[in-house]
Amino acid sequence: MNAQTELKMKARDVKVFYGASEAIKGIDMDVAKNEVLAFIGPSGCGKSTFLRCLNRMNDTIDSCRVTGLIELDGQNMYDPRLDVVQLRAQVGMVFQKPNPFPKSIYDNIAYGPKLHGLASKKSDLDDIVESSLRKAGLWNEVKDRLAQPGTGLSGGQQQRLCIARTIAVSPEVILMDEPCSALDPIATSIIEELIDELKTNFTIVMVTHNMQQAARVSDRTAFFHLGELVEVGPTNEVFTNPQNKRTEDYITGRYG
Ligand SMILES: Nc1ncnc2c1ncn2[C@@H]1O[C@H](COP(=O)(O)OP(=O)(O)OP(=O)(O)O)[C@@H](O)[C@H]1O
Repeated sequence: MNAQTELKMKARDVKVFYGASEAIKGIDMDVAKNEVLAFIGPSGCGKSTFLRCLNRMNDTIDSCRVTGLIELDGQNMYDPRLDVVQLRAQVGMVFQKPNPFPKSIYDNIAYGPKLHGLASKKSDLDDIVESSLRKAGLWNEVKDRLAQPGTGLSGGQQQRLCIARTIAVSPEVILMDEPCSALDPIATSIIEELIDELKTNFTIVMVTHNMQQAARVSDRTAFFHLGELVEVGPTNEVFTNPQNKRTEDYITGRYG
């Protein structure tokens, strides 16, 4: 991060344990406002575990314990007084496999704003549904069938519906855990273009197995290995001039 960028999230000495096993070994990381930050690294290195720390999703795993500091806009995200539901609206998450609710397209989007009391009138809710679907690049494809089930859409459309659902509660940060891994190349490129547009309004942190994808969509890339953050920097530098031998070995395909 350079001096001009505004800090959105800050992690210091974050460790994650599953029972006695230490999956994340003391990570420090800054996330800048309106950047796309990609996490790469071999399977099992802790990318998803660390991503889940950023909206306290690990709270839902019984054996999991998180220590260290994580702040969002200077506020400790692990403050026990914090409303976790509210927090997960501020830091939304899109998963690997599209997981629309078994509801209509409209209700998939309207559910969150209703829960959080973001719309008092039906017309306000209609506006949120339309603007969220527009931001997710799905409006034109679904505007005439909002009452139909979300599960009836194609995989790529379902993933954009899930992104629209996340956007609908006005998050500041969107976490994406391999958002394209279940999609074909065309749907993937649509989501990649969308990520590029979304960073105007949101900060995006994504896990990807696909190094080309990290290179295409992210501003900065973080390379994880064995629970450590080995290196983080501007994506073009990490890929063309990695500072660490382990990063170089990974991106040149020597392991992973
Ligand atoms: N719910 C869990 N219970 C116990 N151990 C877990 C759990 N989830 C992850 N782990 C362990 O934590 C370590 C990090 O896993 P994690 O899924 O975060 O890695 P990853 O880099 O995202 O992997 P992948 O790329 O394969 O998704 C691994 O050793 C994994 O086995």
